[in-house]
Amino acid sequence: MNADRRRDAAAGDIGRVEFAPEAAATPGAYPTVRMRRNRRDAWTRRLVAETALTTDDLIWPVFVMEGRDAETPVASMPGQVRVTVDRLAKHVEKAAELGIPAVALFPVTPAEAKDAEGTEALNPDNLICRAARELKRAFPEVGLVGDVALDPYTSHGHDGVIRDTRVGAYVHNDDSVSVLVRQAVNQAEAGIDVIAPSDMMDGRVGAIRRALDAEGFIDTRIMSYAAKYASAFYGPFREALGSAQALVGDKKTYQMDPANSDEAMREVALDLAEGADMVMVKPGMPYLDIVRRVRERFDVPTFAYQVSGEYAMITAAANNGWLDRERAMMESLLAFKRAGANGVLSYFAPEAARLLRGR
Ligand SMILES: NCC(=O)CCC(=O)O
Ligand SMILES: [Mg+2]
Repeated sequence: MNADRRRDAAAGDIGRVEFAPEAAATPGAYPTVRMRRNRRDAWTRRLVAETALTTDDLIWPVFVMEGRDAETPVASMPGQVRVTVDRLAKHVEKAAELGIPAVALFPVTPAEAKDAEGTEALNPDNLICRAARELKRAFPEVGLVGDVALDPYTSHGHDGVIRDTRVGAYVHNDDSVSVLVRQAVNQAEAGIDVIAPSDMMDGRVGAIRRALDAEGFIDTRIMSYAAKYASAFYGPFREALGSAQALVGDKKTYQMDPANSDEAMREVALDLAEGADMVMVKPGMPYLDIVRRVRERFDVPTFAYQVSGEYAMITAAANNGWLDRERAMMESLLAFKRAGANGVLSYFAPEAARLLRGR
């Protein structure tokens, strides 16, 4: 083969070249290798896709509030609402019909029911317990995730109880764990299937596991918020729950520093050793590197929480006409799967499930 023909072959003029041993002998290089070949048609793109998002990957967080036959919009999360317990079944019906495996319940506790100790968390008739009983009755096949932390119930908005110590007022680890354990058992008794401690106290997973087992709840799962960061992206959630006004100070003495990644590996290792069945990274999109590391290191069911601020960002941009809502939503959810997550808690869950069903 002369130089001209080689040049033509390199330019892709295959009509004039029967065999180009030089090109074939250049492994892994252009023009033999053309990455665009597999992208050329929808059917090959489908064949070579490495990950997929399905409805089975979704958990939908839902806000419940006191009252009767009412629903109020969450201003900073357009499209999300708080619903009264009597409307909850209707609210969750579409998610159940779409086959979303589980919902996560969050209570809007009235200010008058809050106190410094988060006592309402232990009330067997609190919002979460009533919501759990109602949903178990209406949709026994839908998994119920119960958040365990005191922030929806405390007047100061912290996830645990505050004690005066020699270094000043502080969210006290072990006293908080004692309350969280009782909160977890209270939820399990009401029918919550998955206890999800989101408080970031040390040792709470083991303490909760022992308490659940002692009460006979041996199959109640624990999905620990193992690597939960002190993040600005929770802002809209606190508005939804009314805990934003309540919060005194910040949560940096128990939630993780966004600068840290190795520390997340230790947090996950500890929660697994204490008996967590599933672990979670939170927030989601800014922390996909953590999801990937957890997945690769531990090979355990790993979840991510696409938090309220992430929902708000995409929704606000879409409402301004700056982003295509559906495409940004689906791409963001798929990214969790690509990063290694088994599933995602997302306010987009029913919307995404509806789109997936249409495919
Ligand atoms: N423990 C649950 C949350 O804090 C949710 C945060 C969010 O969606 O911003
Ligand atoms: Mg921990």
